[in-house]
Amino acid sequence: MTGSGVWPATARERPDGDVSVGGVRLTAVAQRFGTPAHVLDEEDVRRRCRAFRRAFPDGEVAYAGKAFLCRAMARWIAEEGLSLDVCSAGELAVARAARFPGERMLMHGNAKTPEDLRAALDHGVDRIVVDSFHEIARLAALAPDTARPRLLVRVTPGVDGRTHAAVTTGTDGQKFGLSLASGAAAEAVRRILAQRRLDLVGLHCHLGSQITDVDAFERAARRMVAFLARIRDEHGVVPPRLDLGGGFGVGYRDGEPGLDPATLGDRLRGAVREACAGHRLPAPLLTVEPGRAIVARAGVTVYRVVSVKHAPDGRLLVAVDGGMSDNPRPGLYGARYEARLVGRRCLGGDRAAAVVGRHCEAGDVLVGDARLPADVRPGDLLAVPCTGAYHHSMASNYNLVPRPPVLAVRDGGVRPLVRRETFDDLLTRDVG
Ligand SMILES: Cc1ncc(COP(=O)(O)O)c(C=O)c1O
Ligand SMILES: N[C@@H](CCCC[NH3+])C(=O)O
Repeated sequence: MTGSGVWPATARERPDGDVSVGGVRLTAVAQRFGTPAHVLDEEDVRRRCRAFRRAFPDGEVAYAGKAFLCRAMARWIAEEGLSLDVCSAGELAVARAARFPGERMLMHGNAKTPEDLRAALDHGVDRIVVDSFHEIARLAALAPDTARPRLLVRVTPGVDGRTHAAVTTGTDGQKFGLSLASGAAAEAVRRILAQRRLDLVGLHCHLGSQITDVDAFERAARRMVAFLARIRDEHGVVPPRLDLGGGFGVGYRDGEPGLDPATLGDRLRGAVREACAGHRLPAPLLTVEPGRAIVARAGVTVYRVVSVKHAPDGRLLVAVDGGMSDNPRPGLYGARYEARLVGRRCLGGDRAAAVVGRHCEAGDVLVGDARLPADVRPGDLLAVPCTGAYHHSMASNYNLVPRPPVLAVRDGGVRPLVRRETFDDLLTRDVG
């Protein structure tokens, strides 16, 4: 397990079949906090922050809070010297509650509401990434007399990152960004430069999520630099910032490819440097926005087995006490995971098994092709690794199941970051 790509950095297998993370046994977590539970390895998060900072030594690394955000996470990010990308007034409220510095924040969103924009302006968010002509007009109207909002234009560069269609955002015809090919991005630049109340500080692009093809990021970088050169030629100004977004893929199962931050940093910085030299442009201040690559592998979800059935094809159907409400990714993207027994040794051989959830849908399958001990039984604990990103942040209350807690582990201690929801939580919002 140590050194395996999908478990947190501090995960260790114990001789008795238990697994510890951050020096804390998962059986002890389950006993004290119940199941399902999301366990987050603080050390793993911090190490990945540092790896990204080393990979972009003269650039900015902005953690994408949509992957997972709570006050503690915002504090870790701040302490590690990263910036923060928020995409709603809600994420901004959490960042503010953690006293995350406004000058290291940027706001995204294809449909930021006036409330989102006002919150960003009121709270000194350093940059807003503009995603439509309407937003430019709205910001010009909202801008205070005292400070010009600093804007990036989100450009759709026409580069396909070859990932799942639902998270592909670098090509024309999807909802994000302003197209380079159609001239919409150039028109957005013109409109912002024509507004004395607004300050164009750079360009942004984001190809999508869970991308493992570095060439695609390099192609996008070259197109963005060429666009900076066109802006210079047309307007005589060079916006100083270039934000190449996030989307850096991770392996969810042992042996699957993921992007190494050092290689990514070398190649992206090299592509930008060469393209700038070719266009005789000064090097821009580079930003990248990793979300998943920072927090995915820090997370492990612990479930308890509720029942076991035998399918006609010989597979075990192992039902657990969570499911698509704490992990919607298999249903949404066909995402595939590993699962393992924790807390006792496997006595006989293993069997093909599907780990299925508790929800009222046949498609609620967490791991369709697991291998589990032939004697797996109710009461056993299963752990699913690589669940730190887009799990708790995308969790729902389907079937009115309360959302699980997020528990930070470090140096042998465990600390709740987000408590488990209760039936009272569900009932207090039901005001009819
Ligand atoms: C603008 C923007 N930046 C960064 C991210 C983070 O993506 P990931 O978690 O794949 O790194 C996203 C989500 O895809 C995004 O929309
Ligand atoms: N929710 C997606 C990623 C979306 C990225 C947000 N822009 C996933 O789990 O893969």
